[in-house]
Amino acid sequence: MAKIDVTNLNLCYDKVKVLYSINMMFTANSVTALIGPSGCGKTSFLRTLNRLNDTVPGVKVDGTIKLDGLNIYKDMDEIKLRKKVGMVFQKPNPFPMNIYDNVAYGPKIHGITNKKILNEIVERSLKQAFLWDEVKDRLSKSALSLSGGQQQRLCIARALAVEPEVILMDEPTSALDPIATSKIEELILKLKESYTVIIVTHSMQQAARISDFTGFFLLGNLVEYKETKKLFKSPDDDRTKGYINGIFG
Ligand SMILES: Nc1ncnc2c1ncn2[C@@H]1O[C@H](COP(=O)(O)OP(=O)(O)OP(=O)(O)O)[C@@H](O)[C@H]1O
Repeated sequence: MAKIDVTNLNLCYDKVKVLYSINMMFTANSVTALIGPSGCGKTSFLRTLNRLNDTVPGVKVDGTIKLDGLNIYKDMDEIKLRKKVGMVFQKPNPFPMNIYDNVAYGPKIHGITNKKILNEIVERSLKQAFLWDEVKDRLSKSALSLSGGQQQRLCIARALAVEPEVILMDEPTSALDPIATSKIEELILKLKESYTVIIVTHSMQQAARISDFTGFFLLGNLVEYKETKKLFKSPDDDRTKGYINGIFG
């Protein structure tokens, strides 16, 4: 069964339509890249998967999104959904608090107060995000003292701390240098062993390096969606061909 199944998804902001009848299925333990030129709707689409768009005034979403067979708009509340579907944003956005508290924040919100359990969660999440060795001796220091790449891995650790099943990433490396980028890419490849990862990226090289499936969006339409190797090697649609060959976008 699909981990996430999207059927006939349309999205409007104040009557301006930005997504047109998107049908897309995401398999568990895979990385899917969403690519396409600026403004084609990738982020809007990603944000519907954990209902982040609900907070935008004037937004209208119709169609069906199912997570493990349950309709995310009808069968679960946002809190339960966002525990299962975590998000990492383009710009690292650690909370202005220490490293430990950044990671413990989510579990505390979900009612965990036992210090020993919180310690275990913080250590496990930082290890999963390959950050533990770099920060274990300064957990009480401000998260804002970390480098950009470390901050982004901290944000990933924060997302992992509530044990999600799906991780959405919106251009998670666009603010990072090549070394920090390659660390995050390695991490994403490791994460797919346990999670379903969906990543918006402007880098076709990145999509080719880390994803199993790629969807190409254009003007709010999903033009082509298939295995990454096939999409880059033998795209069916001329618009995909044009985009990956740099003719537009
Ligand atoms: N909150 C909003 N209110 C109104 N319009 C919006 C809002 N967010 C996005 N849009 C519009 O929706 C369209 C799709 O934007 P979106 O950010 O989803 O595209 P994108 O493919 O992720 O772009 P980029 O690659 O530049 O981040 C754009 O025309 C954008 O201006």
